[in-house]
Amino acid sequence: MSATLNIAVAGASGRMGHMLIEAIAQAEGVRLSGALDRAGAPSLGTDAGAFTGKLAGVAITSDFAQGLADAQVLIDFTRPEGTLEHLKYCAEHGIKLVIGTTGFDEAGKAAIRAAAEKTAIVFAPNMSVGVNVTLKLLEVAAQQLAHGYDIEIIEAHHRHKVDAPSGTALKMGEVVAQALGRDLKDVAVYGREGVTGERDPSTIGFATIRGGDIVGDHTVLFAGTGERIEISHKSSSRAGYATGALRAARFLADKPKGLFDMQAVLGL
Ligand SMILES: NC(=O)C1=CN([C@@H]2O[C@H](COP(=O)(O)OP(=O)(O)OC[C@H]3O[C@@H](n4cnc5c(N)ncnc54)[C@H](OP(=O)(O)O)[C@@H]3O)[C@@H](O)[C@H]2O)C=CC1
Ligand SMILES: O=C(O)C1=N[C@H](C(=O)O)C[C@H](O)C1
Repeated sequence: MSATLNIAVAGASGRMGHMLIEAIAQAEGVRLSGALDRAGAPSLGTDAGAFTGKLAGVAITSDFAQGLADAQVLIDFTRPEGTLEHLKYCAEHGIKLVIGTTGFDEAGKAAIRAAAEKTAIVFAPNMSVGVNVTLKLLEVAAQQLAHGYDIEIIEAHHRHKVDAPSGTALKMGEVVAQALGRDLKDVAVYGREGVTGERDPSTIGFATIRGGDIVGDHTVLFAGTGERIEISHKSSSRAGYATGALRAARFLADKPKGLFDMQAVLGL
């Protein structure tokens, strides 16, 4: 029988933090060993499982030494500035990381790559199986629709989301651009206003919708002459992200170091 994997959760009182704590409580072979939240958060000192009505026996803390004392893996869905602090501590202490946080700048991504030389990390803007299969479909579609089709990426999320476009939309843009032999940095158009001129066929456009409790919708539109192809993924629950994050944590168990994405975790 394999040993239990000790997992700590950062952002323990956030939307994803709650999903993860529930998923860990229900999963075999894993246990919640610690729960972190930012300094000053109202949840500090409370039991991480209290919101479920069943105590987890783990108090939420902002003290890394306490929250990560027994952790083999930290699952982090917070904000880039929080993740980068956790990353430093985990790399120094040999704790593996599953990073779901989005909105990193280039320096943040470089820090994650550097930390992966010391510890094992899964870093992915979307942990759901469906989105990662969609990325594969997009690769094929972009190769086959390389000429004569204008590509636009439309995403919609809840009113609380702070970064735009979503990490998933950006990843979809990267996958499509790569399949077309383009660099997303050169061809991305983030919103349009005023007299924009005609559309440049080499561009990939992004449109962002924010409202209500939309969990996460992504569509890549290939608009040709006389036809349109739309490849869409819609999340109606955050459970799939949490299940994916647990798969990623288990995947890391025997990896001493290195940077992995969800394609690697899922064997896609
Ligand atoms: N990869 C994936 O599959 C998915 C990724 N995400 C991404 O995960 C992140 C979190 O999303 P969500 O759970 O909805 O967000 P929430 O705002 O609900 O939760 C974020 C949590 O992180 C805490 N936090 C905020 N700032 C810091 C900091 N500087 N240091 C430590 N902790 C901090 C928050 O505390 P407080 O509330 O007190 O500020 C809160 O507990 C986002 O970047 C989102 O895009 C989301 C879903 C799926
Ligand atoms: O903030 C969210 O909610 C989500 N964020 C991720 C992203 O930015 O792509 C993943 C998912 O879409 C939900």
